[in-house]
Amino acid sequence: MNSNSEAGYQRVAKISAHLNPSSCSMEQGRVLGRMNCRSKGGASGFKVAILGAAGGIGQPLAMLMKMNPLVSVLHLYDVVNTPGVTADISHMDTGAVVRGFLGPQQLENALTGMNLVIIPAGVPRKPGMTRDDLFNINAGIVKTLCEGIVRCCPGAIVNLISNPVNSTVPIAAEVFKKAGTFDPKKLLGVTMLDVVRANTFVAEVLGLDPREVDVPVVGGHAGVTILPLLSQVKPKCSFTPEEISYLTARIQNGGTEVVEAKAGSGSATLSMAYAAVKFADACLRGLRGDAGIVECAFVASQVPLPNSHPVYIHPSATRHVTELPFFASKVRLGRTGVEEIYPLGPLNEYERAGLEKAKKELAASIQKGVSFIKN
Ligand SMILES: NC(=O)C1=CN([C@@H]2O[C@H](COP(=O)(O)OP(=O)(O)OC[C@H]3O[C@@H](n4cnc5c(N)ncnc54)[C@H](O)[C@@H]3O)[C@@H](O)[C@H]2O)C=CC1
Ligand SMILES: O=C([O-])CC(=O)C(=O)O
Repeated sequence: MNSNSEAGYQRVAKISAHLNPSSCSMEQGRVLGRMNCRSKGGASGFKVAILGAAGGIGQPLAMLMKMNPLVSVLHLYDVVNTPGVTADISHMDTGAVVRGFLGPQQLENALTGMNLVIIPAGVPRKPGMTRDDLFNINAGIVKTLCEGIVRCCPGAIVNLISNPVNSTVPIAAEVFKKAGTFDPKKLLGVTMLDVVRANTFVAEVLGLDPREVDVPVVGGHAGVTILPLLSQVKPKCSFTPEEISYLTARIQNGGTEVVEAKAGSGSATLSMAYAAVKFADACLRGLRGDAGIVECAFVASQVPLPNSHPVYIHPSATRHVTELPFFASKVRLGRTGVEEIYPLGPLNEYERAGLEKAKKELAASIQKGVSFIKN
């Protein structure tokens, strides 16, 4: 970036913080319009929208994305409270220009031109509920937001956080298919929190720094569909049968552990925002063209793909991955999104039994999402 564009960019960022596009005068609107034009060319980086930005996950996620140097423009959309959250976040002296959007009439402006859309919109669990109990409310929210994506940024990468992920991702896919814009490389259910938890809990047992630990977690994002592959932990290690059942249960019930501790005030928000940013950053580094970006995500695992290049599936992956239309596994992220789906690798007997249970529940959750749009 040259110094002129840097100066222009700082002016834009400064004045943007004072102007709310939804409530400014015509003159202010003209100034803001001019600034928005300049800001597009002012900073190099990606344009990211967060839908549900005023929520428990949305707010810390917005803060952390404002700190991400790969982000040049950050759009914060919600049906409540975005003016306040936007004013607050926009005072942070980092590069991204922040703009707030409130209510359905501003959804299209929030989405237009975005490279990455992160969706943590929807209701969270209370103690005693399953993630599937959120379906009735969150399915409709995800459908509406995805219809906006179809109209305004059909080529964007979508990171879907709203639960139940095992059903909301198929819902999003059906909305995109119906509109003829579905690109399976670009739709990713966020299961990163399962990996983050698995790394933490395994590190505790092994007495290691969690940053040194890498646990693949495959399947889906609810109960038994969360399948940690403890036989493939890096660094290479072994566990007793007791450790395996303790770790598997704790990783599968990590969400419930937080829901119960919060005792009715919601589910994981801070660790989720951390995980979402870790995942979004990986997607952006992939878009930038960085090599070797591999993370776990819940993605469409079948070819062929009309109007797009097929996802490359390693031959030995097909046996495990493509039996279900969606599955969480390790994927390589690149300029076009998911560029490779990795095989599950060798599973031990315990993991094979877990996989069978996971597949049964996953098949029903996926079908429920598909039927919501088709019927
Ligand atoms: N994938 C994962 O690993 C995780 C997923 N979640 C899920 O994330 C979702 C959000 O959780 P929280 O942030 O704790 O909930 P929250 O209730 O604190 O925030 C949700 C936000 O979504 C907004 N919202 C509702 N309808 C909307 C619409 N039509 N358009 C835009 N925004 C809308 C609300 O106004 C609210 O600000 C829940 O479904 C939760 O289950 C939570 C933790 C982990
Ligand atoms: O448990 C929940 O409802 C929220 C969630 O998905 C998680 O924390 O993994």
